[in-house]
Amino acid sequence: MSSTLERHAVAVGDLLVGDGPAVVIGGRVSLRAHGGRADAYEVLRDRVTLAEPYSAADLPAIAELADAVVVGASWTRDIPLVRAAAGLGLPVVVERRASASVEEWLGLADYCAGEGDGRVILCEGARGGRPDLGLMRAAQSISGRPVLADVSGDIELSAAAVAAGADGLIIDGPGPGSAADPLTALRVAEEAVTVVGALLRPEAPATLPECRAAIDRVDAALATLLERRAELAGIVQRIKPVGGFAGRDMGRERALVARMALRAPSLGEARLAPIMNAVIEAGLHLAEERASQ
Ligand SMILES: C=C(O[C@@H]1C=C(C(=O)O)C=C[C@H]1O)C(=O)O
Repeated sequence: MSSTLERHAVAVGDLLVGDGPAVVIGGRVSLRAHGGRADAYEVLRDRVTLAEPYSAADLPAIAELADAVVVGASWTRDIPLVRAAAGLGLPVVVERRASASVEEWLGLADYCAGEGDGRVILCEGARGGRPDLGLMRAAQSISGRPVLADVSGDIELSAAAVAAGADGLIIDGPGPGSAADPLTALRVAEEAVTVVGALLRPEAPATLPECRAAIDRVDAALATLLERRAELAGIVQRIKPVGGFAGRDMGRERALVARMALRAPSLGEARLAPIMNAVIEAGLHLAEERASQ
């Protein structure tokens, strides 16, 4: 079994899976949907990110036109096809068979790594099922391999999946439990990667573009929180006997800055105070503006 300490990030086309932000992959193409009756070159035609073969006959087209090959949940026991797919020279995405244990899943991943060049990604929740996020997390920490959560079956699990450490989300079109159309689903997944990722995903960007992209995600999360804070502060102004600037409570403001400084020790109270003053005043201005309308 792979090392518990080493993290193996894997590049899939332009996406780096397992390092940096979680990625969103908009669908995997399955040649199984055509039951071996379609020409794989015809089906793939345009380059695709993930492709799942129906048989070994599909593999040359996948090698040419896909960024990664999928060892699908429904045929993980078809060892000749698994071996051929793993040996293609592409990164291999190993889905968990519905009832497979973590050990069985990781065993198959190690087998694929050995048959190929070691670039293996795990995928949980495939085929419209609901991902078991605890299992996904265990597999990730035991193996050090990147993990994808297929949230097609319930797009609302996107945020939970990112929070549980998913290195990427797969959206495979609307699933049985999901009312979301593909574009909405993509937006929900991107939102989870941005906002939840900014709060909970550890990152150590090294280049200017990576740092700026990471800052953009933090700013997106900040803006979301600022908007929510302004709404709450607005409710307070309507509830208090005297609202707006006239009802300002400086003791409460100092106390909240002190509490925040415990979470932001590098900034500290002195730097946080003017920031929060601006935030609070923006909220009060908004509340007064709304009250006057
Ligand atoms: C929201 C309130 O009203 C004002 C705005 C505050 C804020 O935005 O946090 C804090 C204290 C008050 O000056 C409040 O009294 O809690």
